[in-house]
Amino acid sequence: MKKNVGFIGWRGMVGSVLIDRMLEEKDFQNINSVFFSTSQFEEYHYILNNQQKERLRNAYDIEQLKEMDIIISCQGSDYTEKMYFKIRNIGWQGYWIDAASSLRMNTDTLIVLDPINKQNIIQAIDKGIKTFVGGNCTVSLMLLALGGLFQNNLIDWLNVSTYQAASGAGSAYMLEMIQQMNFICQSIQKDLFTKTPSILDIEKKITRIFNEKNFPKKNFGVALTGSLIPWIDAPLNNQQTREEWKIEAETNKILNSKKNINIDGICVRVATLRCHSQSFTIKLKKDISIRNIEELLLENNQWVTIIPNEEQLTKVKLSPVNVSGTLSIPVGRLRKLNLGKKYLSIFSVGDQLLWGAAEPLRRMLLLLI
Ligand SMILES: NC(=O)C1=CN([C@@H]2O[C@H](COP(=O)(O)OP(=O)(O)OC[C@H]3O[C@@H](n4cnc5c(N)ncnc54)[C@H](OP(=O)(O)O)[C@@H]3O)[C@@H](O)[C@H]2O)C=CC1
Ligand SMILES: N[C@@H](CC(=O)OP(=O)(O)O)C(=O)O
Repeated sequence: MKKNVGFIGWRGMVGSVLIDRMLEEKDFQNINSVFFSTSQFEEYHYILNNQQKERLRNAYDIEQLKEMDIIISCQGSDYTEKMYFKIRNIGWQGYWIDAASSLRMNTDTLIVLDPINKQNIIQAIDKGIKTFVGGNCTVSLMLLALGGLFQNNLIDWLNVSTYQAASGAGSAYMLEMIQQMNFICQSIQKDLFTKTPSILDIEKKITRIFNEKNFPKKNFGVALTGSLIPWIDAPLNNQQTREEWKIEAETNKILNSKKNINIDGICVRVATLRCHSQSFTIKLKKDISIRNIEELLLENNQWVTIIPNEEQLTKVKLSPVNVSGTLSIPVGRLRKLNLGKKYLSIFSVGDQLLWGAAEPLRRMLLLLI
């Protein structure tokens, strides 16, 4: 019998990407889908096709939620914290699949990224685990890119610098980044198209614009367009941000590491749309050749592609513009550092809404239906 699957957060960015992927793969044929909303319940919306509207249920109504065999939430941590324990406390035994971070480190929760930890997922299902959460986007993208090194136990330690897209902060932030672009362009339009534009005058004008009262920065608080923000998520007592802390904590949980792999880094927001990029400095446990490393990365999963360390290919292929909207994980700028033969540098890009958020949830659902 088909399972009843309840979707919460389906009209947000992550949720819409999930629905699109499920439509693309015809996954809805294999489930009874039910759509919930925190704000538009009892309204009718076209979701799966333009012929039939779906009636939206109330995402805060436990009676309706408990009819589901599986609930997928892309609504965010506030919703999860409000509803997850409520529904578990009434004895609901269904599967809860979530994109938000709040349940990730719980002992009765598995972080899912099946190309990397399918074995653990299957074991967890067999053991009766009922809560499965997608990993942090940079963590999932890093594990796919470097899976071959992690799974062959080749990493002694790893340092990462991220270049995270505005989408990771949410739709309001992404919109604000584009509004900032628009504000700048409108303010300097005349200067750009004079016969002899003075670039330094334009630069001074833009720098002034960043501090204008009307410059759109309600969400970010500062300019992202034309700038960057080396801070993501909340501060922790140890000087890391929470986003930086997640990298080591979630990676080791996903890999179920017997011995903790040391990972640290700095997470930076940049003015890109929906792809996170990452620069890795890796101390290997032994000296292996670049060719060997490339083979291991490619063998690990079908989404990794190796971009040769050449100027033109790197510019075209190893970029957010090229990866946006795809499941591809290009890995490039692979070279040994001058620090020594065990020191490796790698750069990678991935779509933050696909592999970084929606796709691991979709694939988890497939394992349950
Ligand atoms: N694993 C990861 O790396 C990532 C996880 N996430 C998680 O997913 C959560 C959701 O993120 P995201 O999808 O970016 O959030 P969005 O802001 O795009 O959407 C969240 C909810 O806001 C409501 N909403 C209100 N107005 C609108 C509107 N105009 N358009 C669409 N939705 C609207 C919808 O709920 P309703 O229909 O009920 O009103 C929607 O489900 C995050 O809070 C985070 O926890 C996000 C990114 C990456
Ligand atoms: N924090 C990530 C996106 C995200 O939602 O992560 P998490 O699911 O770990 O809260 C970013 O800003 O790019």
